[in-house]
Amino acid sequence: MTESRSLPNILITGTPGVGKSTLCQQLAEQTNLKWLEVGKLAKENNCYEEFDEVYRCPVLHEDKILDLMEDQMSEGGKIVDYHGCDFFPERWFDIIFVLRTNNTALFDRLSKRGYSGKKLEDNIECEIFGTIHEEAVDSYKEGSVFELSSNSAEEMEENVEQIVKWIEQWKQNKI
Ligand SMILES: Nc1ncnc2c1ncn2[C@@H]1O[C@H](COP(=O)(O)OP(=O)(O)O)[C@@H](O)[C@H]1O
Repeated sequence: MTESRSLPNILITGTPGVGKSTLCQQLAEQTNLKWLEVGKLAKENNCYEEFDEVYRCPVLHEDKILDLMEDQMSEGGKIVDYHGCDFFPERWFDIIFVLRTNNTALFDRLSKRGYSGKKLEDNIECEIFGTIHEEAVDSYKEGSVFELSSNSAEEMEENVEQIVKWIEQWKQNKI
């Protein structure tokens, strides 16, 4: 499948608040890859199956969203942004980045977003335990999952730079 893509597909994942959207927006501006926000796509196309009363949010209909994304992913050149990763097909991605943030910074960011109580605590715990990183390592090829520290604006800048370089390298290797 990779053979048929002229541009790579990248997955940016991590706990809510680690900086996925901020990073993806900058990558989309600096490269010719397209940012696919899974949460936004799901909302626009009503890809939900139920409402989670504890987290006060709808639950993603995974099969529906996968069907919706399949053609775009086959084209290549997509940056996918989602706070989970075990339900995407492994073949979709050339590389997976898991953003990580320390709990003090994450607590501030999520509180500002209006998270509180169990929702806030569970997300902080998810980050402390490295749950999404573990999910990524369990779901994708060895050597294709990388953690990036996302605690400060400087680190954000470094991460953008590093991924832009990786994309350039991928294109070079393709020629
Ligand atoms: N590396 C970072 N350093 C400082 N602030 C950040 C960083 N990454 C994200 N933020 C801030 O944290 C908040 C959440 O970022 P966002 O990109 O929406 O995270 P996510 O998409 O992972 O939920 C935003 O206000 C953003 O400006």
